Amino acid sequence: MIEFINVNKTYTNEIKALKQINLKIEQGEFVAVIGLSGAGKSTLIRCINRMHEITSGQLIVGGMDVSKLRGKEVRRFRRRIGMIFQSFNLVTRTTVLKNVLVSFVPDLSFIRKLTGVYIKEHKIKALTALDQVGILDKAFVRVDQLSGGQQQRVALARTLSQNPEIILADEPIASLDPVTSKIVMDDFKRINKEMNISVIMNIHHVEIALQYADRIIGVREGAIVFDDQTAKVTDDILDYIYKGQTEQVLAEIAKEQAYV
Ligand SMILES: Nc1ncnc2c1ncn2[C@@H]1O[C@H](COP(=O)(O)OP(=O)(O)OP(=O)(O)O)[C@@H](O)[C@H]1O
Repeated sequence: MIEFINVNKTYTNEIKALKQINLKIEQGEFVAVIGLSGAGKSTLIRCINRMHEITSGQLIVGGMDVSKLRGKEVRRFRRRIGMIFQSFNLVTRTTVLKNVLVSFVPDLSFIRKLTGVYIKEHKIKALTALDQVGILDKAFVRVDQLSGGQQQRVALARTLSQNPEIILADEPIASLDPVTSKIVMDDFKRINKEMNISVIMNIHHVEIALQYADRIIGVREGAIVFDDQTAKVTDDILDYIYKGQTEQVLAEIAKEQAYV
């Protein structure tokens, strides 16, 4: 379980990105975090694996107080939590398999790290993960020869090879076309349901969030303004979560015009 207790996050520039967040996410939930740009969605997600440090409050993941972890404990903890980014974060000039195997580097002996020779068990785990996302046949293909959707599946396989309990996904389909987005979202859903891995996703496509997630968390100006089952989301609720969007767009247009 993930639990936020009165969590606040203020960046060094004084921006209060999270304000008094209280939240519980049970193992196996599929949660979409929605809201305007700058609302605090990424910050919320990235605090869970300590990519960002919280300023106050408590964040408990799997019974552990995340802020109290030190050094090796943080690294061990992070390996239980997969992270998927919009930009895939792959080494494109090498093969799919090597990109997945990279996740085992911390487990290798010094010599194996130097020589890049992985043990059989790691290779089996990597190939199994590629099979789980349907791209086993691409194992020896260079990543730069794959489509965006296939590359995101490689990133997903790399995460899966670590047997994570939780996958945090920060805008995973933002750079994909609608058809490919659907394939990747279907992967997330399948992994979530079949492997009981919690998925917490920051997503701009509201209609896709409503289609795939079991639960929607609406964030506005650093606060949670909606948190319930997806079926409870109405147009009025969406208006409320995205309140101020028109003003924001107008302000951006005015700012751009000022430069012209
Ligand atoms: N590293 C940082 N340093 C300072 N301020 C930051 C940093 N990261 C985010 N912020 C600010 O914190 C607030 C929340 O940002 P965050 O990226 O969490 O929003 P978001 O809802 O994910 O936005 P988007 O959808 O555009 O990615 C914004 O005002 C942003 O400018």
